[in-house]
Amino acid sequence: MKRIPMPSLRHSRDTGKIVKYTPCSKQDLHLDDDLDEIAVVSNAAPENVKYGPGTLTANGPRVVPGIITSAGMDHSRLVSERRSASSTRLPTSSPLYSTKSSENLKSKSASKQSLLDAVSNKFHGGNHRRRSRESMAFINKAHIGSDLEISRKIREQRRKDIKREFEKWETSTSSSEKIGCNWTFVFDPSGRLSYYWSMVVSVAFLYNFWVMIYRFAFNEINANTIVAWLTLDYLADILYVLDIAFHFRTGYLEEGVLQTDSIKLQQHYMNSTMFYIDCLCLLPLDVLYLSIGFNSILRCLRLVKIYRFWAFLDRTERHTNYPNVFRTVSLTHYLLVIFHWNASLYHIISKNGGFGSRNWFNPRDENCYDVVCEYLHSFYWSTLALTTIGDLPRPRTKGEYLFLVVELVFGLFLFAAVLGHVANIVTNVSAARKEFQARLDIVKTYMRMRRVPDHLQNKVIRWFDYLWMTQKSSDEDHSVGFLPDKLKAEIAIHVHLDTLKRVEIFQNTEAGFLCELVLRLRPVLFSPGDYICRKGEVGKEMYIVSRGRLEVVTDNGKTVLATLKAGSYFGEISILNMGTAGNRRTASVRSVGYSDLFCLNKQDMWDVLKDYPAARVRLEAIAVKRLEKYRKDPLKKIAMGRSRSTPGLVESSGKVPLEDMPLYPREPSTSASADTLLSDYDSRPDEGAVASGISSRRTSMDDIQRKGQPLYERIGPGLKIACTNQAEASGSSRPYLTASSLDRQLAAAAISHTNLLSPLPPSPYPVHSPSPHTLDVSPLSGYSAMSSTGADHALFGGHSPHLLVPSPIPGSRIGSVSSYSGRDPHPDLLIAEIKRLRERLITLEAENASMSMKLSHQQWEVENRLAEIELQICGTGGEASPISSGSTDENERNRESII
Ligand SMILES: Nc1ncnc2c1ncn2[C@@H]1O[C@@H]2COP(=O)(O)O[C@H]2[C@H]1O
Repeated sequence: MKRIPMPSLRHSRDTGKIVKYTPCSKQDLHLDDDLDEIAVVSNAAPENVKYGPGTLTANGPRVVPGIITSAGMDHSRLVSERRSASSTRLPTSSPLYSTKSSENLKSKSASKQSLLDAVSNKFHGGNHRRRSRESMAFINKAHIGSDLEISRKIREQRRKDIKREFEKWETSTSSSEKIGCNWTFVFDPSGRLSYYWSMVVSVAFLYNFWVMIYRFAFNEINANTIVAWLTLDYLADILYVLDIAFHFRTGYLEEGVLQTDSIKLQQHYMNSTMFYIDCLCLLPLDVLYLSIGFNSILRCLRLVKIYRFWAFLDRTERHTNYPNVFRTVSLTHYLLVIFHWNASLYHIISKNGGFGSRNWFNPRDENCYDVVCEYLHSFYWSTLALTTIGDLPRPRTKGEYLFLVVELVFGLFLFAAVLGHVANIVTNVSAARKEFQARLDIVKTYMRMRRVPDHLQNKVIRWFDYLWMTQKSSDEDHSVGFLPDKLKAEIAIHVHLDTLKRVEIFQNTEAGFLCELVLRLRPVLFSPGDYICRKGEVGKEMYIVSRGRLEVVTDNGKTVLATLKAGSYFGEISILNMGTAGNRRTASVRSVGYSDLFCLNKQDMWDVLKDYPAARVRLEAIAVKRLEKYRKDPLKKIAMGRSRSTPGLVESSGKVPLEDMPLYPREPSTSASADTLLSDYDSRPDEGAVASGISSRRTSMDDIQRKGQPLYERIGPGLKIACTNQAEASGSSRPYLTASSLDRQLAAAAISHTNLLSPLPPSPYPVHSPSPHTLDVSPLSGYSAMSSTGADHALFGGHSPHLLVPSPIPGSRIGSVSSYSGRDPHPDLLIAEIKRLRERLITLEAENASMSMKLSHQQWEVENRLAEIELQICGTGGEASPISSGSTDENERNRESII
């Protein structure tokens, strides 16, 4: 026996119609091969169950009443068979095991094999036959040898299967669906079909709304018009009836889910007020035509259907792209209807003798006697009265006065309402313009008050002009601010995703990553000549060009290094801390004309990258490549120059003041000569290890290690703990020493330098390894510079080896060294100082090498870890990275590259 499938359910989004199909017959059921049998026991009480005659066949009764079989098959035999074989007694009160059926079954047990064969042939196909045969063989065995015990386990398993399939059957077929062939439609109340249908019903309502009163007042049904009017009337009534049918098949939301069960739909509609209103609308009062003759007012109940018309208007207003046009049309229509009804009322009164003086009510031209003329006259009078324009015939009787006063008061309110509506519509039409103008005025007033130069004021006004011309909102976030996040996300994806996809770095990245980014993009508009970023600034955003042209320029702003167009991006180097200058801009970028850019905040970028480590690796790789590309062009020299000329590249946060830094100086413990070491460094290409990416850095470190450079513990807070631990581990109790002033400052410089390499605490991510010439930093005012000597020059390969140290401490050697330059000091002193300095430098460089090795080791570990994580991500489908802890990310964000 096979599983009965769930009825297929299709929801047509376009039309709002849900089509539900229930198979026409049991034979139509798409049967599944998983199940051996389904025996569904009726819930009916035994006394209510009729045990009909059943159709006896050669193989026994075909139908055992009281048992519903999934496909009209009789499986009770199987159950009965099991029952007989089972030691468990089933309650005999159950209709399933009624004596009669049991006897029948028992008597026909010999024919079980053929019956099961038939069932099997009919319903089971292919590989399922095997199972059925096993099942039959099993039953046969059980039957042939009554002593043969059926394994309890198997029986239980089968019982469970039956129960499970029974439950599936129960859930998959509602009572209505079991009846048979059902092609049913369920209309989605928010779908388009529903809308169109409400439009049709509204037309029927409007027909009644306009025609009924007109007929009653001016031109009642007569022999000439009877066919036309009755046809139209009953056509409208048919539409009303169909509307009731439509409501029976209109879904509704139950706990937020569209309910499609037909019985529930019926119940829902019939329990609603709408049902009664719809029935009331169709109350056939027109049968009274037969007794009182044609009187259209008998159809007045049809007007109750106005609720459908209002619903239609509401929905149209919500959905239309021209709400103000719609509102105007709607208002005009209401006005005309009111005039129409008022005209009809006026005519009815005048027709029936008015309030005593016919002339006041009907002072029309004598030539105007046909119905149309009468109608127009009344409509004119009605318009005059309701718009309070006046010029009405003067009333003479009390009734006329009263009537006119009521008319005028009503007209006054109507007029006020109309004015209010019109004002609203006009306000809405110009709301955007007004808001824009208000903002501009505020800015203008501010600029005037603050005496902003004229050219800047002009620039601002031109910026507003552009904004208005391009129909852009200056505050797009605000426009959709009140929407729920999910909707905002969808809008953002729709608006920005295309732009994002065009950007090389975001191509082939995970969709989730893009979606996250898209939500954080902020549109910004720049005017001609605006600098979006300037070289040397701390990079806090990256930009994607949506429209416009920008130029990447050098410091002086004259040399154009590259031109960026729509789809280009820039500013990524510094926010990824990839540049030679760490988080500093490597170039300036200027807008040529007006440029629409999307701005992506550094913090946001890192927040997203935290969850997408694979994307991060990719992004960094691209950035490194791009950086290398830049470096091949003229920017290379400029960027390098800038990195030398920009001290203070390192953010000082987290760093220990130089004076407070404990020193742990050590002597070189290796025989390798410092000169060899330095000349080694010197021979390295200038920019090779500085900024050409991780690989070149790693090479430089490898070189150092290969050459057996002396390794020292790092002095400084970065690895202070590591040093301490090491000292403790080796049993060393050597305390931190306080260095002499020069030592301290030199060491501090080294610390400062090494801090660049790895912010605290050590990051689990790959960090940039140091390069010897990164000590090459220009002096600035307020800093002492140690002049280079010939020897130093040799050491630093021609570059001026300035060490960046703090302002001279009174009495310190640095101060004295500086002062030598102006006072021609004693050569011996100078030589001694130089010697000392060189020694110090050698020590520092050696320590630097040590640090490099440690960093290299860390980098290796981190890469390993990253690889593991990527593997995990592949395995788990992109679960959040476990390494993404807040502090680590912060460190990563603030990580500096080597200077
Ligand atoms: N030569 C170049 N060609 C194109 N773009 C560049 C060039 N140099 C720098 N940039 C971009 O200009 C940006 C300036 O800020 P960033 O250093 O953060 O990132 C830089 C790069 O994105």
